[in-house]
Amino acid sequence: MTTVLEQGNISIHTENIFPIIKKWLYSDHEIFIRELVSNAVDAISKLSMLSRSGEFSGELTPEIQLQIDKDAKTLSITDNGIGMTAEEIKQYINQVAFSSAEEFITKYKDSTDQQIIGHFGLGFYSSFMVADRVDIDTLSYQEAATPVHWSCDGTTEFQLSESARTERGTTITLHLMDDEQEYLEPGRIRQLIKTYCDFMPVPIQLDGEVINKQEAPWKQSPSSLEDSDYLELYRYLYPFEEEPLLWVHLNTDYPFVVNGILYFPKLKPDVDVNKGQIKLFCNQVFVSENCEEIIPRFLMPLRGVIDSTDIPLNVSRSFLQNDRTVRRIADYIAKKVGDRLKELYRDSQADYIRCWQDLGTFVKFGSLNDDKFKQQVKDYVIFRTTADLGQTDTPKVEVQQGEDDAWAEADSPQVATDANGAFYTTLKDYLERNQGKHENRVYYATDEVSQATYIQLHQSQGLEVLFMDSFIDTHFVSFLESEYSDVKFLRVDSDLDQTLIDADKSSEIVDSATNKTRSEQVKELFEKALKRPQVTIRTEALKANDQSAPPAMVLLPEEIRRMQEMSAFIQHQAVQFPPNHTLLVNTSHPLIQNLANLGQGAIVQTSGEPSPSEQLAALICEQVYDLALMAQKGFDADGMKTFTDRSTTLLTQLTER
Ligand SMILES: Nc1ncnc2c1ncn2[C@@H]1O[C@H](COP(=O)(O)OP(=O)(O)OP(=O)(O)O)[C@@H](O)[C@H]1O
Repeated sequence: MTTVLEQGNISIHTENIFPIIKKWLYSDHEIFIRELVSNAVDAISKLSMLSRSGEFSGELTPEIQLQIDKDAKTLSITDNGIGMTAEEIKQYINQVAFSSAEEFITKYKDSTDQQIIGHFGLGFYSSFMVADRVDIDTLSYQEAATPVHWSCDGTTEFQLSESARTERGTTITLHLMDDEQEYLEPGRIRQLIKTYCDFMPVPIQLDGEVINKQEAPWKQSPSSLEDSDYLELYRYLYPFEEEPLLWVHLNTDYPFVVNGILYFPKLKPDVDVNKGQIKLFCNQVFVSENCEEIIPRFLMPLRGVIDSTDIPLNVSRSFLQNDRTVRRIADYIAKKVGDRLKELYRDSQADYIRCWQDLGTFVKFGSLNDDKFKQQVKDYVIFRTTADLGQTDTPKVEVQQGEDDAWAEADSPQVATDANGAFYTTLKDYLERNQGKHENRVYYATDEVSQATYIQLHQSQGLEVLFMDSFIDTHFVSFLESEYSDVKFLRVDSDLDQTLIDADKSSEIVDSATNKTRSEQVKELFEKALKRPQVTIRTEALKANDQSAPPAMVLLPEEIRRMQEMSAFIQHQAVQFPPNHTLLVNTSHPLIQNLANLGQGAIVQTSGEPSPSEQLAALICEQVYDLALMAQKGFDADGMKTFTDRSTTLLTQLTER
């Protein structure tokens, strides 16, 4: 017969907090397992601390057992930790557990914010979310301790009696409610342990099998880990994802405790920068699937784990965002990420370039959003360039050594390239390198294919073009302009540099019959043929050492194009090709010269109806314009049809001669 040691009332103010818990935490019942297993781990840790300090000399093989009894409808959690005496039960369970639960509920019962991080703080009492009766059987580690049994049905009444338990430790038995029978399914329990308790440092057994991973690499020192350990964790956490590009190991004890490993994933074009993917842990206990309030927004696409006991968890998310420690932790994380990028840039330019496609987006997004981060990484923003930096007369890549600001030449004179052999440069180096040629002007391209003609033209005259072709670059160019206020950023198709124009050819022959220069004749010819007042015709003799200059090019003035891009962005529309643009006709090109001759003949001869050569010249003008548009992707469906129809007409006419 069991001897009832004590029967009594738990002195809490709310008569029955149970219904409130049920109602309020309805969707999160499952967290009881995290709370109870955490208590079990704590009990084991306390015992090993006593063992280390010599206060306990018994055997110590940490272990937690989960047991499901489908007939009795119970789930029990057994640990071989410190155990409790009757006095401790009264103190810790009757007072601490209940009063902290009461405090928690009082604080949040009227709260409309359902987003309390992880519902931490409910502790032992959370078992009443799923059980209508909870039993504790426990035997303290203390010598000659009496085993105790405690039972409570979620009201304020409890019963304390002697227990038959012979082994040190504690068993919590939950008599599951009828609508909580899912916790009798081993599969469900395994899933919950994997979610919440996978990295807890004690083996958790179910049906004779250890079901948690235990090792939390982020708690280990970085020097004890190999690349393969980091990759293994990544694959474990994100099994269906591509390998990460690189990682950052966070580990600090002061002024706050933060451990973690953050991975830079390969960015997918559809990446949602508003959705966090970093898992939040508190002392190896899983808390939340994301840390959106803790990490800076620009680092949201990173993955991995942050584990900190200094992040308040029983608070609302909005409170968390404004918490001073949390803000300092966020700054620390951003700084560590910046340091890692700097380190990679310094130690392995080739790897840095290899990852740049993806890293660049983080860096640029971060620079746009966070001033401190911008300062930290500004010297590591690189751009693919058309320049051949491998040539011996170009300056070698300089690499910053250590923390001081001394610059030294890289050990290896080999300049790193990407897999296609392209070189990369910082803006600072670009400006320095081109000082003599085009001071404070940066030529850039946003699309290598459609701007190929323009890029080639620049290249042929030794002008260096940078590629700013990632989706974030539209914003980044404006940002760079505000940062480098005396530098002009010009897309290759916005205008032409004077070096591309053959100044010698500007003094042209004047036609004695019309008293017009060749350029004026060409301009007139095009204006008449195109009949598009929005298109400005400009004639220039382009330099073409290698015939790379086309007969005509469409130029989109930088400001007009940017305004258009901006309004399309604001209205969430695709960028339309601006109707106001310039057609630059290259009077050096043989085609234009032939056309001028053809047109000139027509102007002299015609009166009234256009002559056949006048008609032909007009058709060719339109064709030249369309070809220039085509190079710029400026065609819509109608334009394409007109172009093919005209091509046919033109070919027919030419073959008739
Ligand atoms: N398995 C156990 N073995 C020994 N002591 C336990 C066990 N479970 C609970 N206790 C004691 O009961 C106390 C109250 O537990 P409870 O889970 O409510 O709060 P907590 O663990 O102190 O904090 P938290 O609210 O963060 O969980 C614990 O501090 C501990 O002293």
